[in-house]
Amino acid sequence: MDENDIRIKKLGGGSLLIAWQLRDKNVLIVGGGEVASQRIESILTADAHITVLSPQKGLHPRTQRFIELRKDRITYYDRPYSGPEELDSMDMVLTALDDNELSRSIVELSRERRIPVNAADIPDLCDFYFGAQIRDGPLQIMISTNGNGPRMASIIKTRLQKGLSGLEGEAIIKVGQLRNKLKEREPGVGGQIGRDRMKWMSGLCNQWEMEDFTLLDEAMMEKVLDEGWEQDGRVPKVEEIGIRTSRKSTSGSFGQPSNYNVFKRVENASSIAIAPTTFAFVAGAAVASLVLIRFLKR
Ligand SMILES: C[C@@]1(CC(=O)O)c2cc3[nH]c(cc4nc(cc5[nH]c(cc(n2)[C@H]1CCC(=O)O)[C@@](C)(CC(=O)O)[C@@H]5CCC(=O)O)C(CC(=O)O)=C4CCC(=O)O)c(CCC(=O)O)c3CC(=O)O
Ligand SMILES: NC(=O)C1=CN([C@@H]2O[C@H](COP(=O)(O)OP(=O)(O)OC[C@H]3O[C@@H](n4cnc5c(N)ncnc54)[C@H](O)[C@@H]3O)[C@@H](O)[C@H]2O)C=CC1
Repeated sequence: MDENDIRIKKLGGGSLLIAWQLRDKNVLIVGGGEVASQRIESILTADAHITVLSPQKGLHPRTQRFIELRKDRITYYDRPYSGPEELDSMDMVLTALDDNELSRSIVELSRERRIPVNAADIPDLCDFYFGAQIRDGPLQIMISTNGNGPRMASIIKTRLQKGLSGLEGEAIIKVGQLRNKLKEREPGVGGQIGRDRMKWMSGLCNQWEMEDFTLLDEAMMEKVLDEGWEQDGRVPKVEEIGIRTSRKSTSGSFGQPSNYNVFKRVENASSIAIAPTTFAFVAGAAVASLVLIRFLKR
């Protein structure tokens, strides 16, 4: 048994980290306090429709503000939760209540209906947890301690934020546009064409700096494809594209020979090593996790 076999044998004890697509789905939030206001913000970010149930007097000012400003997405009822019919047509249920018994009963009813549910006050009964979030455009980083220490998640978030340049979101947007252009030029799903596109995109992402991507405009993107993809999949240098970066060093693509060819370079590389990098960009989002019990990084 090698090291990887041992790792596989030990897999478990964490939770699934996914970027859940909630666009236009219906989410019920029972409660309107501070925690509910945080839930509303997270769910609005995901473009879902939200129903909030809470007597007016229990609304946190932030919840109040969300309800006023986002009538397009939030339906608010100034009344207590009335019973199981509130769950009809819901795709997700969240409770943020100061009433543990009610929270528990809503969880049970949701589970009977197979609706994913989170109760802010009963971790053991949650189908999923919220986490601390770092967002920059399509970049989404969630820090989860898997229920062990929410405040620790918040502290680690602050540390990670300091390690980011602030260019990542813009760079990922540009990479997404370039990938779309590549797919327009070279359509087709899967097979050799898919593998070639992935190799080329991975090579480009590996060799260019974040800043280089942020400086790409439409014409430059076409040039990257002309001078790179169309030339046996080489990775063009940033100077060839006319990008003027602020960096002085000869790092990144400056260090590569001009005929550097990604297809050749990765021919012998393990596809397992390439796929995760690629998929992070396929999604247009990066989700990093810190499950403190067992993993520091996946
Ligand atoms: C299980 C989970 C369920 C869920 O809500 O999904 C849950 C449960 C509970 N939290 C409680 C307390 C606190 N929660 C926070 C803060 C956050 N809590 C968040 C998530 C989660 N909280 C899920 C697990 C996530 C994980 O483990 O990683 C964050 C990350 C995201 C978010 O809420 O959106 C957000 C930080 C966001 C940010 O800063 O970016 C703070 C600190 C603060 O407010 O600054 C405190 C006080 C200090 C402390 O306890 O650490 C209590 C009451 C405990 C008690 O009564 O003693 C319970 C219930 C219990 O544990 O029984
Ligand atoms: N997951 C997390 O991040 C955290 C979770 N918590 C837990 O989350 C829960 C909520 O916390 P807060 O928002 O600070 O509490 P809060 O007391 O500010 O809010 C409670 C809300 O529930 C509403 N409510 C009460 N009975 C209701 C009913 N029958 N129907 C509809 N709405 C009803 C109230 O109007 C109020 O809006 C608490 O149980 C707390 O233990 C607390 C801190 C962090």
